Parts: sequence; C-alpha cells; structure tokens
Amino acid sequence: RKRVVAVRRLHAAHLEQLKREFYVDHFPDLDAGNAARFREALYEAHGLIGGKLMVTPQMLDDAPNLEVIATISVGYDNFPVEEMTRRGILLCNTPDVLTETTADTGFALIMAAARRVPELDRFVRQGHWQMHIDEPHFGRDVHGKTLGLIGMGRIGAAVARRGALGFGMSVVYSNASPKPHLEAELGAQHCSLNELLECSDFVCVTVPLTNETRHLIGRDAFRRMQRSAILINIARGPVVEEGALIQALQEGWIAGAGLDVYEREPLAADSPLLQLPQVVALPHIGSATHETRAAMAQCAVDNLLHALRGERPPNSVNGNA
Ligand SMILES: O=C(O)C(=O)[C@@H](O)[C@H](O)[C@H](O)CO
Repeated sequence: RKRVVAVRRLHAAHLEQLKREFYVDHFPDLDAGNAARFREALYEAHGLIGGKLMVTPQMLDDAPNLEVIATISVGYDNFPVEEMTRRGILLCNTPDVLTETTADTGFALIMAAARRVPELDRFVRQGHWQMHIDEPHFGRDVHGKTLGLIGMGRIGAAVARRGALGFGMSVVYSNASPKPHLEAELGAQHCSLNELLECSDFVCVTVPLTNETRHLIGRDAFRRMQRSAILINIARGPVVEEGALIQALQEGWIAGAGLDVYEREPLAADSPLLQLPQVVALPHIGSATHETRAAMAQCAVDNLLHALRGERPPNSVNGNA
C-alpha cells in the first residue's frame, strides 16, 4: 500500500476514499508541534494532498518517494513546478470546480466597493444613520459601466459573463491571446493593458502569478487608471505592487479597491490598506463556499487516486512528469 500525507482539513468522506487504497497520515493543522512528525511522514510518502501547501526544493529532498502532489487549489505559484518535473513528480490542481464561486467573489467585491457596502453597514451599526442619506455616502453605478479583465481565462471569462449579461457592462480584456468566442458571446474587446487601464471603470485582476505578472500593476498602471476607477484583485496579491496601490488610494489616483489577496497573507492588521474606507478587504475567500471547497477536495482526491494507480490524473499541471 502506498503512503499518502494529507494536509489541512479534508472531509471524512474524502479521507475514507484515500484510506481504502493507501496508508494515510493526516495533518489537519501543520504547526511547530507536529513538524517533525510531518517530515517523517513526508519521507515515506508517495503522495501529498492539501490546501495552502508551500513546497520548496528542499522539501522535495526530504521526500525521496514522492510521485505526486495534489493541491486543493487552481493556483500553483507556491510550487517549484520545473524542479518537480525534473524529478518526475506530478503536480495536480483543481481547475473549473471553483470558477463560478471565485467569479461570484469578484462581483461581490465590485458591488461592495462600488456601493461602499461594508463602510455603510458600519455606518448604520454605529448608529450614525440619523437622516436622509446624501452625497457624502453615495456610491458608484456598476450597471452599464466598463469592466476591464486583466486575464481572460476561466475565472476572467466568468466575471466578464456576470458583467456583460447580468449588469449590461461593456467588457474589455487584456490577455496573452484573443478569445474570439467571448467576443462573440459577450461583445468583449481584446486590447492592450494600457488601453484597458485608461478606459475601465472597474479593473479586475484574474491572471495567475508568474515571473511575468509579478508587480504587473504598479505606479505607472495606477497613474493610467481613471480617478473614479476601482481595482479588484481575486488572483494573487503580488500581481499588484501593494505599496503603489496604497499610494494610489491615499493620493486619490483611483477611487477604491476590492481585494481578496495580498502580497503577504494573512494581511497584517496594521496594514495601511485597512485604514482606507474605500478599500474592501476579504481574507482570501475566493473559493470558500461549502459546495466549492468540497468539490475542490474531491477533485484533488480523484487526481491523487488516478496518479498513484499509475493512471493519467484528470488535472495535471506538468502532465508528462
Ligand atoms: O484555488 C486557488 O488558487 C485559491 O487561491 C483558492 O481557491 C484556494 O483556496 C487557496 O489557494 C487555498 O488553497
């Protein structure tokens, strides 16, 4: 029986599926107290499954039998993919099952930032609602505005669909390649990043974090954006240069931001971002619904089962490893 290390909370049903075929070491929480036991288990492991995994080449040195890692995420910027491929270790992720939920989070941030939902919720809770609401508390319309998608992959397209079909928005997008089918379906227009920044009321970041996209959105980008524009980030924090974002918000280069991801997570409680009422800050909950997290875990379990049986897993990032 092969050995599997499972990290983070997995439903009993998922663990059961793994235990039927493998010897399973489960670490619901990884901390200093069980780090030594985790290293011992990893040394014997053929498979590793879990969420929020941070894997380094050194960790791979401590896992000589490892055949596959099944991450409970679509993003894999926290894995040394080339090194894994070189060592013949498969990396599997969970695309598709979280697309709509993450796009919902994107639109929740668009609506919350545009209509100042958390800020005005606090206003009411603190008993400040004494009379008729006036200009100082007005928000911005979403319907009919221009939505710019930086990245038009599965999640970008799902956000675009909500904007175009649900809110009558004009959609523009920057992407490595044009998506003619989305132009036909949504009237979406492919353009350069600079054109997108200049014409969009809402700039939504959905690209994966790579060496090319790290700090893609910095001071120049914010200078190009409209003063009434709102930045949304549901991708990865380091795509946006956070220091530049803070300056752009403090100095009014842009009007607001809706964020689910940050350069360092968890976001520090004393972050200047949290001093700014025009910022809506969520704790990386893009895919965090009961339904979707269960589907992500099932997808990861399926990937692991196939890979350790020597079959082609449904979702592998480095397929031929
Ligand atoms: O899938 C991703 O890439 C995400 O960012 C989220 O859905 C994950 O929940 C997060 O990575 C934790 O594993």
